[in-house]
Amino acid sequence: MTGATEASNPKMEANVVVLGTESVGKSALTVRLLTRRFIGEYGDIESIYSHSFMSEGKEITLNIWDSPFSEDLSRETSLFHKKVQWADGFVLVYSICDRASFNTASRLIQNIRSTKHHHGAEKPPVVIVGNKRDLHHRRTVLAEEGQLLALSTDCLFYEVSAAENYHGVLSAFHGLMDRIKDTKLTSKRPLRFKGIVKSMSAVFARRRTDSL
Ligand SMILES: Nc1nc2c(ncn2[C@@H]2O[C@H](COP(=O)(O)OP(=O)(O)OP(=O)(O)O)[C@@H](O)[C@H]2O)c(=O)[nH]1
Repeated sequence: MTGATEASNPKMEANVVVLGTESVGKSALTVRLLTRRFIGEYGDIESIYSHSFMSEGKEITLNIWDSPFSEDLSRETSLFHKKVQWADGFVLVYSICDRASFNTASRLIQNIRSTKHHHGAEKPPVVIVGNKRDLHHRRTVLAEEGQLLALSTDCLFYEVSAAENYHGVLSAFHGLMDRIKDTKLTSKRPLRFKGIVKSMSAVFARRRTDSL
């Protein structure tokens, strides 16, 4: 995107995929961002949501794809592969009380990095989010381990509680958006949100809860 194009177009959209193993709080984080609320139970929802906010006089829209975890990370036909092609950035969630979810987050970063993108971006921005910070008495992953993983993989890192703190969640998503903005300014990737959401809905039979 050139400076002239950017000046004449005060709106910007980006696609974000939320990833992580079962029950780490992917839906809780997404719903917190969208509604500011924590509702406790979320079900297995596969959906793309949209969240708009103003940043430096620009309207930014995040299209957020939240889905249950799938082990199928390899084949080109897999849902994981489709997500990587669709995404401008990732929110990679683990639970600070679940060591296995942290190990999987680390593996997911390697998989994201090693999947070739159609649009040529070498390193899509990733924010690593250690969730359930309110359960610190059950912690099995130190904050320093999350920080170290982020440093070694050039990711952002936040520890948050979807249950107790809206602002931490907001910072994590907005921090990712800032990184995506930087990437898009140097990328030739066209923005094509509406068409993609339509086709994704058709392919994956999008479901939404009425309560959102
Ligand atoms: N204490 C606490 N519980 C949380 C937090 N975030 C989510 N939970 C709980 O963790 C459970 C799983 O949350 P979900 O948001 O459904 O997790 P998910 O990663 O979307 O799960 P799947 O869709 O099954 O992959 C629910 O019982 C939530 O209430 C948090 O920050 N603190």
